[in-house]
Amino acid sequence: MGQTPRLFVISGPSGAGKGTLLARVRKRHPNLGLAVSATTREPRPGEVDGVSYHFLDEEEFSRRVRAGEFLEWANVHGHRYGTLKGDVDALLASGTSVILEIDVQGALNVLRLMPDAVLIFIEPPSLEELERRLRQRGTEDEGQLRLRLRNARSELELADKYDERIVNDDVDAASDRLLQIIRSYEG
Ligand SMILES: Nc1nc2c(ncn2[C@@H]2O[C@H](COP(=O)(O)OP(=O)(O)O)[C@@H](O)[C@H]2O)c(=O)[nH]1
Ligand SMILES: Nc1ncnc2c1ncn2[C@@H]1O[C@H](COP(=O)(O)OP(=O)(O)O)[C@@H](O)[C@H]1O
Repeated sequence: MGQTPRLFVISGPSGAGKGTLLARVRKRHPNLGLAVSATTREPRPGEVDGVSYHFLDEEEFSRRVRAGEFLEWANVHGHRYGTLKGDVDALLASGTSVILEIDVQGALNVLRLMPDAVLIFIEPPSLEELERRLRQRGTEDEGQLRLRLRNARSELELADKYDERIVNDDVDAASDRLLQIIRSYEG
């Protein structure tokens, strides 16, 4: 309806609130296509294969890498994650904007391949609050939690490479801002 479909890439440290903000924004903008990534990590309770992620074993992930099925893939927090080219192409061809929720390495790779992509970084208000949120989510064991907090520092250093940054302090304000940014690029 007069809008230009765009490719949006959302990144941010584990626990910053990417999933929370995307779920809220998609309710208010149902035309946004979310590409489902593939991963070798184990599903969390409640995650559905093919909806949250395509959960693949190492062998199947490697087979798809060799078959050239990934637009990009990266090692993140000790597991492999990748964007399936076919999914992104199909969504873009259907004329809707597409969102990829991927890590900083993936985002910069996508930008090289698709220079019109809009990169949006979600920041936590502080590292202390990030830890509190990750602990409260309760989906990671202590080792994974420590690894994710360690990686958060280097991820935050790349935030200035993004077109837009949102501090997810108040969840309503942050989701309003994310929707506003998306609408502004769609024109
Ligand atoms: N490069 C890349 N990163 C991904 C992809 N899918 C997810 N990620 C990233 O992998 C990281 C871990 O994701 P996940 O295990 O779901 O944990 P969460 O960030 O705590 O929700 C996050 O930074 C995701 O954005 C992908 O297809 N490619
Ligand atoms: N603005 C916020 N204030 C307080 N808690 C939040 C906020 N945004 C998200 N959370 C909570 O923090 C945890 C991590 O959020 P999540 O969306 O899973 O992060 P990510 O997808 O970036 O790893 C979840 O338990 C979520 O409910």
